[in-house]
Amino acid sequence: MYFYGSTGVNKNGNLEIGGVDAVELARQYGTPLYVYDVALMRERARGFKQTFDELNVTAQVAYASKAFSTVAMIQLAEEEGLSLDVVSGGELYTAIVAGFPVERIHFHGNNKSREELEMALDHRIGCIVVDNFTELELLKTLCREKNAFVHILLRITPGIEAHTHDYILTGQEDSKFGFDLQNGQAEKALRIAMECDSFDVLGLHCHIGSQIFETTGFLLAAKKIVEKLEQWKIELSFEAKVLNLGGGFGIRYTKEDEPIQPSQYVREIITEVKHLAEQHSLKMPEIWIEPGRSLVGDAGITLYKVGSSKEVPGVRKYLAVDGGMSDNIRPALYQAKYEAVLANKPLAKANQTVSIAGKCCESGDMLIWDLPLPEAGEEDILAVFCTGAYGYSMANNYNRIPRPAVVFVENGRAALVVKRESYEDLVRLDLPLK
Ligand SMILES: Cc1ncc(COP(=O)(O)O)c(C=O)c1O
Ligand SMILES: N[C@@H](CCCC[NH3+])C(=O)O
Repeated sequence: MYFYGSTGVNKNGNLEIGGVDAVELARQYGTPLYVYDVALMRERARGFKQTFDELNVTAQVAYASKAFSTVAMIQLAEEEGLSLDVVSGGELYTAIVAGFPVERIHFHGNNKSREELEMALDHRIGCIVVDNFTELELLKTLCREKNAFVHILLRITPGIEAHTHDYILTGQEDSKFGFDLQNGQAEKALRIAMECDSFDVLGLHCHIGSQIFETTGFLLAAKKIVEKLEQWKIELSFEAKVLNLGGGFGIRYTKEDEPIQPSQYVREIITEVKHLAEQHSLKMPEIWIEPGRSLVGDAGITLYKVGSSKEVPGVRKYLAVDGGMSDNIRPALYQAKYEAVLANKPLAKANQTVSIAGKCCESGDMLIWDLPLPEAGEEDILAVFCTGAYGYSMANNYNRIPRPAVVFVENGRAALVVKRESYEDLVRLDLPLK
């Protein structure tokens, strides 16, 4: 079994996360429960930042809060000196409530509403990543109305096919995101933006996709962008101060995954951009990145209680847990794979293969197919690894299942950072028929 960060086995033979017994956590806070290893999130954040420092490059590492946005998480990102990528009014609101420094917030989204843009302008956030012509015009109008000035990046699609699941690809030409770099849209957007007194066009943004295991796509995107920047320097006297190459750095969910180290992504990208900038006689821009998954993914573990089981003779054994696609939709949505152990006997020899079913009324609500596990039954605690990114943030109330609580653990201490939803919470916004 492969353990991450400060996860291991304690003297009671139980799974331990951040120095806290996972079985005790399940008992105290109930299940399902998202548990985060805070030390590991700090280590990941420092890893990215340190690599930029070592390479002597001015940078911003913006945590893509869509991966996991809660007040405590945003405050942790602030403690670690990260910047913040938000993608909706709700994520921006969470950041504001968390007291995150507004000048380090970057606002994304392919359909920002008037209200969301107004909120961003009113809070004077650091940067708006403009995605399309509609937004460009709307932002111009709002800046004029409010006599506001804003730093912007233009999101471009470089026409890169990264090797990942189709649903999490974003840099290809046929994408709902960004201005196309090849067909003249990006240049047209830049011309419009440069003419507007309310904007400081800092540079360009591109994000080629998510859960990417190699640097080829990033390097190719950087090359296409820098070539364009050279042309724009000559033709438009535009010099980018910032190049944001997005997030998407892959992590290890199962033994089949072999991502490179976060530092290696950064090193290779920087080396290439430095080389390209020199080659094309451009000043080295500030490099911004936006990791989400690689900051929080492997720091999260979900604890479930095992419930019913069903044997289909000669076919398979199903073991059901007290959560499922309502707290982790990734297996249903992307056929995502996970590893798991029994938290109350993590080292026991696996003597059977079981498939872990969720409790939702949906055949596709399967968390893990064909998992080797020791004898397991009611009341055992199943710990599913690597659920820190896009687990809680994509959780839902399908079948009116309340969303689980979230606990942060560090140095032997546990802190509840999101309460478990109650049945009262579920009907809180409902109004009676009359
Ligand atoms: C624009 C943008 N930035 C950053 C991210 C974060 O991606 P990841 O969590 O894979 O690092 C995403 C999600 O794919 C994104 O769309
Ligand atoms: N939510 C996705 C990634 C999409 C990221 C946002 N562009 C996942 O769970 O892998």
